Amino acid sequence: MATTVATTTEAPPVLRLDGVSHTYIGQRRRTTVLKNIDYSFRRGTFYTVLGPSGSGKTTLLSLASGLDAPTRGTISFNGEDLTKLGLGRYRNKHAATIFQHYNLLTYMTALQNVTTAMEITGVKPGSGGRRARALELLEQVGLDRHMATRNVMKLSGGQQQRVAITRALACDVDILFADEPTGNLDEDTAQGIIDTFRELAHEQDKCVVVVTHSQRLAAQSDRVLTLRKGKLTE
Ligand SMILES: Nc1ncnc2c1ncn2[C@@H]1O[C@H](COP(=O)(O)OP(=O)(O)OP(=O)(O)O)[C@@H](O)[C@H]1O
Repeated sequence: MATTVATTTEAPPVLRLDGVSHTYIGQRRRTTVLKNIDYSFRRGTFYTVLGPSGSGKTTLLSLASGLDAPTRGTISFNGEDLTKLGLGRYRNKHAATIFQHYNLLTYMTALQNVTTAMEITGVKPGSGGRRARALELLEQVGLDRHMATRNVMKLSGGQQQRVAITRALACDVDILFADEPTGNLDEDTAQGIIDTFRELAHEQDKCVVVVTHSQRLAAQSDRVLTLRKGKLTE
């Protein structure tokens, strides 16, 4: 009887790092934080990046999210070098980053934060309009119309975090980056955020990359990467 060998063909990477090194050049010394990193990130996958304090996790996130360019090596999105695609275009259309302090516009409501991001990044209004779409997305992360129309400063830390996630989702990006997204949140709220990341990866086929110190968060991701001494290992 013939034996059938199952073969899985992995999708091409959505984001690829090739020989990426990064050195900070100060007045008195140079600090090489990342050393010749090669790695492929794929859609439908939730990644966490662990590593000791100062190991370069935030640096890696800034490069992968297009906030800065590596001093050596190439980062490509769907096979195209980010510097050719344009870092601004990449950040606007394809990648969103949730920072530790959310970077919300504090004088606006949750809803306005989301619709403003949609306008800035050129999201088409669609049949129901941007406002309706934003309300729908806020509802999906557990923020009802009442919360959506409150000033963001009147929301709790976890609720603000959800606004920041919604803002990233509203722009329908391919890759979502987050820097320590569950720090300072209570366990239930943190779990809600982790569940949202898992759904985004598994149900919406996004690539989610989260930098964290939390073992609990890492244990629920699909792939745990560790950054140590400039090297990224799995
Ligand atoms: N703009 C900069 N100029 C010079 N050195 C920098 C700069 N940003 C970071 N560094 C240095 O690079 C190293 C890595 O910093 P990074 O913030 O990427 O680490 P991290 O792993 O995110 O740390 P933590 O877990 O504490 O947030 C540190 O030694 C830091 O001092």
